[in-house]
Amino acid sequence: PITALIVKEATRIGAGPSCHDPKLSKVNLFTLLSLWMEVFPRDQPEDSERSQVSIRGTGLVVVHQGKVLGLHCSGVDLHAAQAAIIQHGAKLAGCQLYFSRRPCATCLKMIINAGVSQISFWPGDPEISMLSTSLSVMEDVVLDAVAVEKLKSNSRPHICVLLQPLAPGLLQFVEETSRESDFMKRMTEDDLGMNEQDLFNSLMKVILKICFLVGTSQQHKEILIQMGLENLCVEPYFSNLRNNMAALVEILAAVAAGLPQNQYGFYSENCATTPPHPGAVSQEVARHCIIQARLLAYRTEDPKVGVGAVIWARGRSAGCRGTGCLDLVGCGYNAYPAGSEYAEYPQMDCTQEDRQRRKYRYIIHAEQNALTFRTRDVKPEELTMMFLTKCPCDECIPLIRGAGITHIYTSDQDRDKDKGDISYLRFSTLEDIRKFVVNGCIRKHSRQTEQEYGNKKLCTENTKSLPSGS
Ligand SMILES: O=c1ccn([C@H]2C[C@H](O)[C@@H](COP(=O)(O)OP(=O)(O)OP(=O)(O)O)O2)c(=O)[nH]1
Repeated sequence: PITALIVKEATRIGAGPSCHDPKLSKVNLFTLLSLWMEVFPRDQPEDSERSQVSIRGTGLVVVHQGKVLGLHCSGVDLHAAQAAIIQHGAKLAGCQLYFSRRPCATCLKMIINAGVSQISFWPGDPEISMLSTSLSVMEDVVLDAVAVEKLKSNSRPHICVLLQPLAPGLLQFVEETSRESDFMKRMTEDDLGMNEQDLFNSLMKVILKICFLVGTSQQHKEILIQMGLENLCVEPYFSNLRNNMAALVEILAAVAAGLPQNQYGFYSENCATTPPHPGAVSQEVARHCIIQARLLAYRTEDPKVGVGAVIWARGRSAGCRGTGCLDLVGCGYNAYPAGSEYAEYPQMDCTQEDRQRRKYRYIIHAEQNALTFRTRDVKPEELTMMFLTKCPCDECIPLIRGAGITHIYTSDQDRDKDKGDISYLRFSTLEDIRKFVVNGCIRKHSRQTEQEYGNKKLCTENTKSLPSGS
């Protein structure tokens, strides 16, 4: 299953029965989402040539009252923070911003001015890179660093590094559940000679190479000192910081390794009443968004199954943003009603005897939270795509249709099952929403065209060839 975060496993590795840890803290979830946004698949390379200074692509998560309001990344011309300013304007007042790099002075002055309440950044190489060895850019790097320090010391928002140690057992739990993802299962089923663990480890290594971490301790300390964070260079803080950073990057690598790129993909299902329709996004973008949903699922309050949902809309203009035509509509995970105490509600599942104490009438589904706390409306003229870690249930299908979602990307997990308290029968008969389901190996069947594969069609459209707004 794509995200059966089976917390029975978690119980085995240490969490007590009334507590469903290990789970991701909100701070770490937002930080991980910001790192993942930094590597959002872009149509065009960033335009860093106009400036001598080496500007690094940056990811940004905008949070308002604990809910994600925006997911952004730098693109041609616009830095991530600028994209957020353009999109949210004065709605940024009171928001918390999570950056994958310390933002440059040009961005910082605008977001401070917008009245955000807090800015947290990943304490690696900043947006204006300090890892460059070129003397010609050093002057600009130093000028930017000085300006950032001045803005920081005079600013009202709290500018800080927010990282939390992982819950005990979380990394092991994430690795176990990621290794069991639909994508991994299909790969090992198709290729029996393949050693799942070796494959998973090698995929993780590829992702770990993305330079979220500063190579050596010495280099890292130099960067921290230049960023005015010399207090973090003192032991034991420095070692703790590096360990926390490395552990978070490993979580991200494990989640992403569960969905190997370009190997297994989403197939579009035939639909009797609607004409063939191209995929709304490329396989690469679909995979990226499902990984976002999987990260969200690790914050579930369900003692057994975590589900994550992310909704993106494809609007008219790309606007030089890293996300191209895509705008976040909302995201969520399954949890008990906002503001309630976890222990207030029943937590039993279908396999347990006492029906009175089952969770189903109390828990809010990932799709329900994503729609309730959406940051913008679903517009009829746009394609609106929901990325889900698990097949949507019959309680959610009318909500998804009613909201005007046009595409669902998901897995076959629990599909066509009726478990009594919860059923998954309506998804298969759903005809007015395009369905893309994890299935089959792209390499084996087709990589370039939308080609028939049984009753499934592979979504292979390349983002580069997408006409905007069609
Ligand atoms: O579209 C859906 C369907 C379910 N859920 C959540 C609600 C609930 O928290 C959990 C139920 O999962 P499942 O159907 O797997 O039931 P279970 O009884 O927990 O597990 P099992 O698979 O053993 O029956 O998933 C969603 O968020 N969205």
